[in-house]
Amino acid sequence: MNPSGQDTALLRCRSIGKLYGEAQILRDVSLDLYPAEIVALLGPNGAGKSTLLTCLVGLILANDGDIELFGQDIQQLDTQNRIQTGFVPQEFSGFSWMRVKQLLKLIAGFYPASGRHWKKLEDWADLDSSKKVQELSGGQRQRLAIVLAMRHRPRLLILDEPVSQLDPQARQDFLSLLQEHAREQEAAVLLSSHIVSDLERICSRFLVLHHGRIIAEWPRETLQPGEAESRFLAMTRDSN
Ligand SMILES: Nc1ncnc2c1ncn2[C@@H]1O[C@H](COP(=O)(O)OP(=O)(O)OP(=O)(O)O)[C@@H](O)[C@H]1O
Repeated sequence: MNPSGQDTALLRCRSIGKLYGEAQILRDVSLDLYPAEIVALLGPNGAGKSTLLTCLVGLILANDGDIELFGQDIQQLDTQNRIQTGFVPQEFSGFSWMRVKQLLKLIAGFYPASGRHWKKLEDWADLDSSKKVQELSGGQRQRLAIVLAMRHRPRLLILDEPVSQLDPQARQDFLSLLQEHAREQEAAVLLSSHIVSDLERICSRFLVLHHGRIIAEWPRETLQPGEAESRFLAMTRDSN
C-alpha cells in the first residue's frame, strides 16, 4: 500500500523482535510507512504498542530485525534525518523544573535556525509559556509533548496515545492539524490510540498488534463506518 504513489518508504522495519528479560514482547513485526499516510496502530493493553513505537524511533533497541528511517539504518541515522523525525511518548516526563518557554527554546536549538515553527500548532496548544512544566495539568503536558514533537514539522511522526488526556474539542482540533500536517508535509504518521472512532476519522490503514504480533492490516477503503472497532473487538476477544 502506497497512497502517495511514491516507492520510497520513510520507515521500513523487518522482523522486529524485542525481549524484556525472558519475556518476548514483540515477534516478527514488519511494516512500512509511506509519505502522506496516517496509519493506526490498534492493540489491547499490553499488546506491545509502546514497545514497538519506542523501538521505531530508536529510544530502545530491538533484539532482532532491521529498522530503516529515510533509507538509513536507525543506528547509523545522520542528524539531517534524525531531525526529520518526531515522537510523542505515551507519558511526557522530565524537565519539570523548567519553564515552558525555556524548554521550547532548548529543543528549538536542536533544529536549524531556519527551521519553521508551526505557529498554528502553538496556537492550538494555548500554553502559558511562563509556567513551569511541573505546574501544567496532564492535558497541558500532553499538548506540550505534541508541540515539541511536531513544531518543526517532521516528515516522520510517531505518536503513542497522543490524545488520551485531551478534552474533546482539543482532540478534534488536533486530529485536523495532524491530517493537515500529513498532507502538507507529505509526512508519514503512525499513531496508537484506544479511541478507535478518532482513528477511523483520519487513518488510511489499520494495523492490529496482539501479543506482540501484527495479526491484521486493513485499508480504510475495505471498512464500513464503525467496522474497524467491531472487527478489532471481535478479533482480540477471539484470540485471547
Ligand atoms: N521496561 C519494561 N520492562 C519489562 N517489561 C516491560 C517494560 N515495558 C513494557 N513491558 C511489558 O511489555 C508488554 C507490552 O507493554 P507495552 O507498554 O508495549 O504495551 P501497550 O500495547 O503499549 O499497552 P497499553 O495499551 O496499556 O499502553 C507488557 O506486558 C509490559 O508489562
